[in-house]
Amino acid sequence: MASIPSAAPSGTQITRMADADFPTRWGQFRIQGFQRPLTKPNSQGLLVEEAVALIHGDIYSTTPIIRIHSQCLTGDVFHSLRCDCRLQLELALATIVEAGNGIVLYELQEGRGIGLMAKLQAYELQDHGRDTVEANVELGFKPDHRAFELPAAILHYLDVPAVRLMTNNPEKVEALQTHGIEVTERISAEVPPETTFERYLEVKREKMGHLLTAR
Ligand SMILES: Nc1nc2c(ncn2[C@@H]2O[C@H](COP(=O)(O)OP(=O)(O)OP(=O)(O)O)[C@@H](O)[C@H]2O)c(=O)[nH]1
Ligand SMILES: [Zn+2]
Repeated sequence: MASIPSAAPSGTQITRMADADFPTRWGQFRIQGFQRPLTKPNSQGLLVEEAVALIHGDIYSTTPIIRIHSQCLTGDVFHSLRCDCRLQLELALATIVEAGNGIVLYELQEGRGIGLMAKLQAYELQDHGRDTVEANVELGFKPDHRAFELPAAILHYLDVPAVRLMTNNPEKVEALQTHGIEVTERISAEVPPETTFERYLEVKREKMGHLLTAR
């Protein structure tokens, strides 16, 4: 299929690579693939960044619910209970379908942008007592490598200037606003905690400023 180049208002050149029907257990979506070139290699040495948009309902009828979900192979595919990712993804899909419209922007930023192999090495360090932040730093990474430019550019491309953002991470709200997307409301993405990821949530709350209930 021919790609449709588009310059987002932020100046980020992105390309919509595909647009197809996408039935899911939660309901009917469209799946769209997006790419943007990078001027220098990212933390994984790649010169292109990709993301997928799962679009449900008429996103122009009201301010849509948006979830920016970062790739977590271990959680999203294998249902890992080291983190809350999979449960958050399911919550987002269910909430969007219940609301009638919305978008899950799934960005391929495995391990908060450090990549899969480094994330597994971070797991190993965590097994030896480090928390998620300490493990990233010990491996030579920042605690979080994401900047959320591509999700913002996709929203511009789709002509969605304002969103209700489903997240516990204030940096996502700030990043969208910095890139010209208005966040009219933050919707909690908190899921019932499992003992296996209590510490993971505690570190997000205490070290990364996520808006999570203290236990
Ligand atoms: N580096 C690292 N990344 C992890 C680990 N566990 C999960 N992740 C990644 O964390 C990312 C999700 O980030 P979170 O901090 O859980 O949540 P968030 O997306 O910032 O915030 P919410 O919108 O509230 O979910 C995904 O890319 C996961 O792959 C880990 O142990 N180490
Ligand atoms: Zn995860």
